[in-house]
Amino acid sequence: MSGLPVPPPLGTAMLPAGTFAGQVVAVTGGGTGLGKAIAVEFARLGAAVAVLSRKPEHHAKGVAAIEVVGAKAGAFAVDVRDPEAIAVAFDEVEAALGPVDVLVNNAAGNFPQPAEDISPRGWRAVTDIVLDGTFFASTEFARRARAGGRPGAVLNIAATYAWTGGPGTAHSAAAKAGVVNLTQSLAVEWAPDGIRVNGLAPGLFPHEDVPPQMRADTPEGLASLARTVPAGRVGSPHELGWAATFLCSPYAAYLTGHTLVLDGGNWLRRGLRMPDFLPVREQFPPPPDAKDRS
Ligand SMILES: CCCCC/C=C/C(=O)SCCNC(=O)CCNC(=O)[C@H](O)C(C)(C)COP(=O)(O)OP(=O)(O)OC[C@H]1O[C@@H](n2cnc3c(N)ncnc32)[C@H](O)[C@@H]1OP(=O)(O)O
Ligand SMILES: NC(=O)C1=CN([C@@H]2O[C@H](COP(=O)(O)OP(=O)(O)OC[C@H]3O[C@@H](n4cnc5c(N)ncnc54)[C@H](OP(=O)(O)O)[C@@H]3O)[C@@H](O)[C@H]2O)C=CC1
Repeated sequence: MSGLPVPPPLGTAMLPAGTFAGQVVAVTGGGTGLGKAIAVEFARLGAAVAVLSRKPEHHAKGVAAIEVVGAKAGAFAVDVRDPEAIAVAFDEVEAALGPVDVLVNNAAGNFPQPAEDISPRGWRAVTDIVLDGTFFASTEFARRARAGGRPGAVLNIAATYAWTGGPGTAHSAAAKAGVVNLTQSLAVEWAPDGIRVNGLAPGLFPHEDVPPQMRADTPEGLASLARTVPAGRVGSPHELGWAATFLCSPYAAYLTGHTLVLDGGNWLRRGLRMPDFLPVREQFPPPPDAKDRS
């Protein structure tokens, strides 16, 4: 055995068919990568799914992937940094699909860079999308659910470096740490209203949609990433779909305020003896086309 077993293939059901039948699930950033995989798993289980993000080309990708599994889909233009635009998008989702039962805060921005090189606008872009965007969308969701007397579930996508920090991720890690903390505060505040709030922290899930510095484009690159994980492999996006749907399902009715780590043991591998330390500028050299910000 050279690691943990591989998961069942994409399309294998974990929860009973129809677990989310009649429900509307909104996924921010649901048109690409992991958000798309999560959106598809909800769709497979009977939900109508709304993709909320900025770019029309991502809307089209998300809607196509959801419709392929036979579910109702819609895409709605929104920048999660803008609370008024979020309110408008929720109005549009309600008109097209119905009130939102489950919100997945998955949208994120990120680019690996040494902390002192991150410009103020770069810092704000990442932290505004990740932390402020999660707060704005969650509170809009909760106000509407409470006004309608509806229960609901919020799922916040974090990252394992929320707890550890890490080189090249000062902005993203700080924002994700805020998201984990916010998950706990909102879970306590909203439990009396029947709204559960949980988190899901992925480890390494490379895919074609992340920017070049964050993915592995060759079999060798992928194998080298896999060797860094105790499980001996990187994650498959559909595994996140299973975890996400479980956390938002009635089978997790007593589970709130928790952030589940899905990373093949990667964040726990640290010991007193480690491979040679690599300074941040060697881990993340600027790409050849990098803008000179000096
Ligand atoms: C397998 C490994 C996985 C690793 C873990 C992954 C975790 C993730 O979170 S993956 C998610 C990654 N996905 C994305 O980032 C997609 C969306 N990204 C974006 O939209 C942009 O990258 C954004 C975050 C910068 C936001 O875009 P926008 O608001 O349109 O911002 P601007 O383009 O106007 O830029 C604002 C500011 O940020 C600077 N900047 C942008 N990109 C970079 C970069 N690659 N490196 C350095 N700085 C960057 C940009 O220059 C602007 O600053 P100023 O120049 O000072 O104006
Ligand atoms: N891939 C990985 O290994 C890891 C990913 N994660 C987390 O998983 C989640 C998904 O990431 P992943 O799929 O990999 O990355 P992607 O880059 O594929 O997805 C990011 C999504 O966020 C959307 N988005 C970005 N900015 C905004 C904005 N201002 N308003 C609305 N939507 C926005 C984008 O859509 P659009 O451009 O259309 O707006 C895009 O669909 C993120 O929260 C990420 O931090 C965490 C750890 C590891």
